[in-house]
Amino acid sequence: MDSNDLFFKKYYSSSVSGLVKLLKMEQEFMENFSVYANILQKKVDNLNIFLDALKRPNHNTHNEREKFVSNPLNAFGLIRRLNQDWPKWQNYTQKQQGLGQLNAMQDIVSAAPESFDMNEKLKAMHRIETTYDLQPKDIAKGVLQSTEFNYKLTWRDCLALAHHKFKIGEFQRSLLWFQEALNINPNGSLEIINKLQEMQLKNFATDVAKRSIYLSNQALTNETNSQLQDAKTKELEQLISSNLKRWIKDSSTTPLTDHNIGCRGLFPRKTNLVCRYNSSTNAFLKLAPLKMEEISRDPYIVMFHEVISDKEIEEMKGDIREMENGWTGLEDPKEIVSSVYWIREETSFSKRINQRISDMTGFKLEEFVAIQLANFGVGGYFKPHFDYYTERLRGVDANNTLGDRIASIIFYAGEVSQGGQTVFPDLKVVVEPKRGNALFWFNKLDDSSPDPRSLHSVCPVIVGSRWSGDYQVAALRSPVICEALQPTSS
Ligand SMILES: O=C(O)CCC(=O)C(=O)O
Ligand SMILES: [Fe+2]
Repeated sequence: MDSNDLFFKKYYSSSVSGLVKLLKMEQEFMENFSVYANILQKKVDNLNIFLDALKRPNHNTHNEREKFVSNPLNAFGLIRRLNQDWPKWQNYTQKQQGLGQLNAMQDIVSAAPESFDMNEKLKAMHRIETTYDLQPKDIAKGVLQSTEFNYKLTWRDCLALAHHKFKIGEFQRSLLWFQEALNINPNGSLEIINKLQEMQLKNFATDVAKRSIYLSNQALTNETNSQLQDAKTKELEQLISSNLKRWIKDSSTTPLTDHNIGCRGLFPRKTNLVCRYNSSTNAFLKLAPLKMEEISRDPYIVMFHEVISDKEIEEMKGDIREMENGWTGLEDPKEIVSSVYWIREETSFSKRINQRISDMTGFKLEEFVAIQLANFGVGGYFKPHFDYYTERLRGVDANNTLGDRIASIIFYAGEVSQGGQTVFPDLKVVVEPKRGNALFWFNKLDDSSPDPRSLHSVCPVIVGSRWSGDYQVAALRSPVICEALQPTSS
């Protein structure tokens, strides 16, 4: 993929707002489709009326025919029908109908998601499945973690997922998805088997065997290789099942990184933290004290509860015009995981939020700093990264627009019921992205050197539309902030 494409092309899969556009498109398509089907149905109805009108007793022999046309009424009727009715019906059959709908449908299809979007969504589904260790059989019937939804996957959905797993070498999961497709539609097995054949059973078996051999630290000998090449279908099936059994036993398919452990909610609980109302920073807070929750003392991470109202969130979103692609990872291939919009000019909203941050942290903002609004797609996430301006970042962000952030503030502005937590893998800390709250943390130590413990990531969103206002706290350079925010004994 050309990197220009990645930056400028509009994709639907990366944000819930993009997906909403697709849902509207699908509805519009269906409306045209159904009008078109009705038009065609009407035509078929009319053709049947004509056919009914033509119905008359059969005249099988020459004598019967001769007798029939010897009657003046029949003779007249025959000539009139052939001369007047036939051309009319002929004309009718050839008349193109529903052209308006066909053209509209063509326009909609030309704006439909391309294979990039399709592939990103497959990756997103895979990310959700592996990060949270969900089972294909549960996903297929609408059980995500312990929540059961009314939505189910179709067997074609399962087949697409099975094919994707196969392509990325996740053979065990591929097989489980094939099984799901068959469970849902045992009658469609022919198409499913065709798919397997299209992927070539032999290749599938070879890859499974190679993978098992690789995992058991044995080299793939020429002998094994030639056995595989010569195997018959039955032997291949046996090979697949015996290797899969061994493979499932020998290996855990998902690497258990600290990010994944955090996303699964498996970090040990922290108990020594307090919540308090900060009403000391300034006069404003004496009137409207803030509920602060200390997430970590060292390094200091704090959650401000209920600092942005629903009305302000709507106001913030109201400023949005065209969104850009948001991506994660600095190394190629970069992944588009969200749609973003930068509030760069000062608006009445941004002024108010600046003031709020100043009230929360006790700081005067020296200058206005851009806010990045992000809307994640389902499965959208952020790889573990630092927010400070590293050497690595310099390469992709020469103008330092990503900021040399002494601290970061994330305003949570979406409804996320599952997934989408902010994780600090090294600190074993995980934070729920609760709408209205803001998370604050330092990226640098007091001597302004980078604090590697500020490494953070975002778990794949399972259910919800994750909106965040990501504040570039470059202006908070003054070290006084550390005093203002350091924990005090309570
Ligand atoms: O949205 C979040 O929780 C974190 C986002 C983030 O890490 C970033 O934008 O740098
Ligand atoms: Fe970040």
